[in-house]
Amino acid sequence: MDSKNLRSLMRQRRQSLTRRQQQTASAGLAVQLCRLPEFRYRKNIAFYLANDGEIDPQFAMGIADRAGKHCYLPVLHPLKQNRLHFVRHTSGDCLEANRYGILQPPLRGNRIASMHRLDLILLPLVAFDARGNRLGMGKGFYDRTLSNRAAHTRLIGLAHSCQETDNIARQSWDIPLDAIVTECNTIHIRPEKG
Ligand SMILES: Nc1nc2c(c(=O)[nH]1)N(C=O)[C@@H](CNc1ccc(C(=O)N[C@@H](CCC(=O)O)C(=O)O)cc1)CN2
Ligand SMILES: Nc1ncnc2c1ncn2[C@@H]1O[C@H](COP(=O)(O)OP(=O)(O)OP(=O)(O)O)[C@@H](O)[C@H]1O
Repeated sequence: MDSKNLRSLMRQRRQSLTRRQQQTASAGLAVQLCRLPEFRYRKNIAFYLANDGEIDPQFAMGIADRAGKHCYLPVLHPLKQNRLHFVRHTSGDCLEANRYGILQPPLRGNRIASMHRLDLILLPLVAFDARGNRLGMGKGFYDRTLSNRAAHTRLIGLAHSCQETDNIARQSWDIPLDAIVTECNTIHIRPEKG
């Protein structure tokens, strides 16, 4: 299946999950994340606000917020095409819809994190395979933005387990993930040689 068809199939799958399935998945995801040292011991963490049936990291974000961690959300870059800023967000802060209808914090210079500040970035996946290859929304926002990541920044993809597929072709611009976490397990990805 080509990536366009796979993306559309997996988006349909996640969109058709019930509210109850989504809530259970969000709680399961928080349990999985809380077991990971990368989540427990890192302070500056980028999340996202679930959209389009994505697995919802809201429980995990609440836990991080209450633990005194700094949480960030993606905001579309106003000038550079298909790039993101990560902006500090605390519960109750105002949000506004971007051009895709996804809520994001307003851009205020002093809330924008420079890439080296981020210790962990949690990114939403549309599809993934067991080797850690991923498919996103298809505009390359994360790939472009993460090409400037700092060496210490860990990258963890989040998805429902039903978004796993056999084999996703790796593209030259794909940024390798350190792990993929679903509502029921964590896949640690070992870098491939060569
Ligand atoms: N929750 C969440 N926030 C996120 C992302 C994401 O994947 N999930 N992004 C990760 O990149 C960025 C937004 N990226 C997007 C990329 C493509 C489409 C998209 O294709 N949307 C429409 C069609 C296009 C349109 O309306 O103009 C669609 O739903 O088919 C939406 C968002 C930033 N924020
Ligand atoms: N670092 C980059 N520099 C320039 N173009 C890029 C870069 N990364 C990705 N692209 C372009 O972005 C487009 C979308 O890439 P791709 O289909 O891999 O997106 P995706 O991984 O599904 O989305 P995302 O990264 O937002 O999750 C491709 O046409 C690709 O050429």
